[in-house]
Amino acid sequence: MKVAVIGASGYVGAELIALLNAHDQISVEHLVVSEHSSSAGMSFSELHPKYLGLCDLPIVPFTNSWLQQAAPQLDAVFFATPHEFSADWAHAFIELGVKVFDLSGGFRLKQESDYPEYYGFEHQHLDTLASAVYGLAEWQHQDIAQASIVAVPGCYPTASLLALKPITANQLHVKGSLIVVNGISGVSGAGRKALLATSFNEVSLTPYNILQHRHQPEISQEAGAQVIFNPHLAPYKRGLLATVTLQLKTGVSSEQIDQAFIQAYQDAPLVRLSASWPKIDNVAYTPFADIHWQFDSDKHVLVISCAIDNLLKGAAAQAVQCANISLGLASHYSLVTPIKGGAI
Ligand SMILES: NC(=O)C1=CN([C@@H]2O[C@H](COP(=O)(O)OP(=O)(O)OC[C@H]3O[C@@H](n4cnc5c(N)ncnc54)[C@H](OP(=O)(O)O)[C@@H]3O)[C@@H](O)[C@H]2O)C=CC1
Ligand SMILES: CC(=O)N[C@@H](CCC(=O)OP(=O)(O)O)C(=O)O
Repeated sequence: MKVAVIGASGYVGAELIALLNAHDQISVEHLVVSEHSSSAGMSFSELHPKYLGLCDLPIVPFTNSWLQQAAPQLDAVFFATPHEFSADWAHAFIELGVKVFDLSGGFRLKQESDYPEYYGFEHQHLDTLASAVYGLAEWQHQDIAQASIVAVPGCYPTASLLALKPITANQLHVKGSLIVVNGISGVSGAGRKALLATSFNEVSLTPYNILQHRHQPEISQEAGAQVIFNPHLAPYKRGLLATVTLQLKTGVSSEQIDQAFIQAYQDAPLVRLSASWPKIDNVAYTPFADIHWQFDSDKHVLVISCAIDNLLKGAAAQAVQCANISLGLASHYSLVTPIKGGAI
C-alpha cells in the first residue's frame, strides 16, 4: 500500500509516520504539511531528530499541483490535520481512487448539523460524510474493510467506547438513564502548536469544555445512548483515562457483565482486560487499551475504566489498525512489539 501522510509535522502525524515506516506492507511515499508551513522543505528527521536514520523523507507543502501529480500514484492517504482541512479535501482523493483514513473529526459525526454546533464550520461534502465509516477497529471490522473513507475515532471516544460498548451493545444498561463519562488527557492531546493554555507552567488538573465538548455527540452516536462527557486536562505528556458510570437493568449479573467484555475482546489483542484498575503508565507509548470494571449488584451501578495512549490507540495506532483491516491483515499487524524500558 503506497501512502501519503498529511499533517506530518504534528504530534499524531509523527507517531503515524513512525508506525507506517516500520510496517512491511506499507510504503510511505510523501510527507505533507500545509501550504505555508514552517516545516516545508525540512526532512522528517530534521524536524524530529529521534528518527534520524530511520525516516529522512522530505516534508512537502500541500498544493493543488502536488495533489494532481502525487495522488494518482497512491493507494491511501492519512489526514492528521485540522478537522476542516480533511473535511474539505478528502473527496478529492476518493475521486482519484485513493482510500482516505482521516484521523481528525472531519467525518465522524453522522448528523450534519453537529458540525456547525460542535466544530464551528458547515460541512461542504455531505455525500462523502454519508459514506464515511467510523473506524473503532475492534467494533467496525467489516465496515472498515470495505470503506473508501474511514473516520478514525477521537482519543476520548476510543477509550470511552471500548469501555461502554460491551454494555450498550448487549443492552445491559437502563435505557435513558444517566451515563457519565469522565475523561482525563495529557497535554499532547491538544496538539503541537504553542498555546498559553497548554504551556507547561499553566497546566493544572482541570475540567474544560464541560457540556460542550465535540466528543460528547461522537460518544453518544457510537454508543447508541446519550452520555454526559466531562473532559479534564492533566499536567503530563501522554495518556488518557476514561471512567464511565452507568445504571444497569435489575437482574443483570456480574457473570453477564464479565461475559460481555470477554466476548467483545477475546480476539482483540490490543484490548487488555486487566485484573486491577488501569494506569496511564502501563499504556503510554504502547498501542494497548487496558480495561477494568467494578459492579455494585445492590445498586445496579457499574463503573468501567479504560486507559490508552491518546496519540497511539487514540489516533495513530488505531489508524494503522484500520489500514491493516483494509489490507486483509490482522488489525494488530506490525503494532505489537516488545515493550521497551522494563518494569518502570
Ligand atoms: N493529539 C491527539 O491526542 C489527537 C489528535 N487527533 C486529531 O488529529 C489531528 C492532528 O492532531 P495533532 O497532531 O495533535 O495536531 P498538531 O497541531 O500537532 O498537528 C497538526 C498538523 O496539521 C498540519 N496542518 C495545520 N493546518 C493545516 C492545513 N491547513 N493544511 C494541511 N495541514 C495543516 C500541521 O502542519 P503545519 O502547521 O506545519 O502545516 C500539523 O502537521 C487533529 O485533527 C486532531 O484533532 C485525534 C486523536 C488524538
Ligand atoms: C487535551 C486536549 O485538548 N484534547 C483534545 C482532544 C484530542 C482528540 O482526540 O482529538 P480530535 O477529536 O480532535 O481528533 C481536545 O479536547 O480537543
